Amino acid sequence: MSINFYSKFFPLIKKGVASVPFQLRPLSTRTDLFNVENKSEEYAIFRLNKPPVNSLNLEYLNLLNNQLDEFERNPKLKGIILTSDVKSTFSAGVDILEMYKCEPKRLEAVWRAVQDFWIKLYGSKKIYIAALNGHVLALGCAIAMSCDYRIMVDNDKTKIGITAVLLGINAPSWVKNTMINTIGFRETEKSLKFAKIYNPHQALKLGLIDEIVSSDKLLSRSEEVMKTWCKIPTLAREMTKESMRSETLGKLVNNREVDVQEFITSTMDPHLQDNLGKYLASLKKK
Ligand SMILES: CCCCCCCCC/C=C/C(=O)SCCNC(=O)CCNC(=O)[C@H](O)C(C)(C)COP(=O)(O)OP(=O)(O)OC[C@H]1O[C@@H](n2cnc3c(N)ncnc32)[C@H](O)[C@@H]1OP(=O)(O)O
Repeated sequence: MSINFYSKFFPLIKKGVASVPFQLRPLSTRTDLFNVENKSEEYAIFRLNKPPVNSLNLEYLNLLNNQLDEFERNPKLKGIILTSDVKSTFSAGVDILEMYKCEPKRLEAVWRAVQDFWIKLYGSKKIYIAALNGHVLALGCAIAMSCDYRIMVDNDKTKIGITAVLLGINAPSWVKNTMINTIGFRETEKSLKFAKIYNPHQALKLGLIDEIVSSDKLLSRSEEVMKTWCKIPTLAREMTKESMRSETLGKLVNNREVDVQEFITSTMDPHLQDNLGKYLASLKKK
């Protein structure tokens, strides 16, 4: 079995990006959109910081993808705690403004960056712990589910889930598969079909998250878990992760173009655009 899990897929990621037939907007030079704190040689805390809700637009996805690459280039680094500095939100998913009244080429680049992000995160051999300080919605939920472990704040107002179907979106198969691998087929079917949103205690019961802690203990508990897992023999842990995830990962890696086309076609649909417009207006009205 190949132990070079990440690099096995990396050339494909590069190929995908390089094949975008137009110039992406230049990367943002802002460095305050996230923060990386190296707690030791073995693990780091990676904090998203794009108020108000850490929504993921193309430039931000590109920045985050670069940072995931940076982590992979560090052989001593065993794990990353992924969290957010934005009060009460981990991530609200893709920036809806990227999907509404969008230009197809930009939309294509956004979706390729989303695919890259998921492939890099889900396919990483490193330990990722999601420290969920606030709302975890749509792609934000897919990101959390792609980590190895999820710890969430004990706050009944905090929401986690995917409500794509309310907007007329059929969640992509890799999102479905990630959820199936987390909570099982039947619960995934109910969750996606009926646009279920859970509070932390409901999510814990379902297995969508692994632990609930008070907000003041979120990081200390995440570090405690990380330190325990850093002691597990690295090679065996990595090989186990690879063997558990490679089949799901391969389904997107070998099917990226179809996934891109499906996303573009469904997002450009006039009915979906209409829904997105109403949804955006309802968010702004609050
Ligand atoms: C459904 C498809 C699944 C698709 C699932 C399939 C997965 C793969 C494809 C992924 C697609 C996506 O992720 S699509 C993204 C779907 N995301 C969502 O539906 C989440 C929508 N957001 C929320 O529910 C809420 O904002 C929430 C996160 C709980 C925070 O609530 P709060 O009351 O704290 O804050 P709000 O007042 O609502 O929001 C603050 C501002 O942020 C803006 N804002 C909020 N979310 C935003 C977003 N995703 N993109 C852009 N802008 C957003 C609001 O318009 C406000 O703008 P101003 O009024 O101007 O300040």
